[in-house]
Amino acid sequence: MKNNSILISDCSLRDGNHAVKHQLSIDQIAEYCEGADRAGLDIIEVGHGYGLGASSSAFGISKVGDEAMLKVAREKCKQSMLGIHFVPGVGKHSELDMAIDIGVDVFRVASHCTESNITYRSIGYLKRKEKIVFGVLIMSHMADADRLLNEALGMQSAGADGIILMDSAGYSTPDIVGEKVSTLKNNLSVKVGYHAHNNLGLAVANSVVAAESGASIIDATIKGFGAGAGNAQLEAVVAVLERYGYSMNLKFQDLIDLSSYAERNIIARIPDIKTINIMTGMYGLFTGYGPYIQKISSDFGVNIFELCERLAKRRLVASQEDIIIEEASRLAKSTD
Ligand SMILES: C[C@H](O)CC(=O)C(=O)O
Repeated sequence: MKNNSILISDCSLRDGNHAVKHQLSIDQIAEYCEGADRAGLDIIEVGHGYGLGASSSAFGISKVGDEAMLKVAREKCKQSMLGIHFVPGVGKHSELDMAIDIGVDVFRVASHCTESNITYRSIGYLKRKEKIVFGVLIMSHMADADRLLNEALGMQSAGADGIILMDSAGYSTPDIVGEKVSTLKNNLSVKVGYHAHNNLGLAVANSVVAAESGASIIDATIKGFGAGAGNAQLEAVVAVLERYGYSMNLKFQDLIDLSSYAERNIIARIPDIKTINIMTGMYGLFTGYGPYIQKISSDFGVNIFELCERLAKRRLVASQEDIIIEEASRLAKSTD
């Protein structure tokens, strides 16, 4: 047994909310949290797919409001820590206060991977409230290892207890993961974590490489339930990490029961890798863009590959849907 232990952060009730257009019900959240707590999952992340305060016409209205979701999750998470995703500007500090009052344990404060300075104020605020805070770098394939390290150092100085790299487009290959995670691990004094997406079928492998490169927080979701092609499948990640000799606090039988519960009651469609997911993965486009790119390419009657290629050249980040319309319209005109 290796003496390093891994913290499993279960994002099923947050990233999975993308997969059901933020329509998880209060009963689904309550029952899932009960099972996840029983299985010994370290952190259970709950909320709208885009995080605290995101329910809106821009990001999608969630079935259940933040406060109700967090209250029921808090009641059911007896041992597990309760986590949230927070992007400053999407959510407000008044919403952080609400989450603090409800008793959220882990605050994951996120920004695009080159814009981490927008997180410093929230990280500092939460540390003064004595919360566990992870800085999260979204779309981490869009910056090289040195740039990610600089961004992570800034978050660490602001007070973050850990830094999570998100492979939001499912673009990264194991060599890239290894280089980026080990650069952070070797130069930071806080924990490093990894959040994989499965666009190219590499999410479990990438998570294991992240652990082998020094990550001690691994994000995963039950049955891979998450945006686009989904995330690293939690049950599989745990099985492989155990085989590699990592210690985790999990009860595997309860985890399998949780997986069956989720398949029967929560996951309308088990994630698979569709062509659009491969395209967003290949071109490094935010995985949540998939359905929108499909719709716009069909509305404008343009080739979806050409559209993805153009979008990749524009290096668009999350929440830049307008550029998809702009490029589709240009492409339509150029092929008239
Ligand atoms: C807001 C995004 O869904 C965060 C995430 O899970 C990712 O970028 O990946």
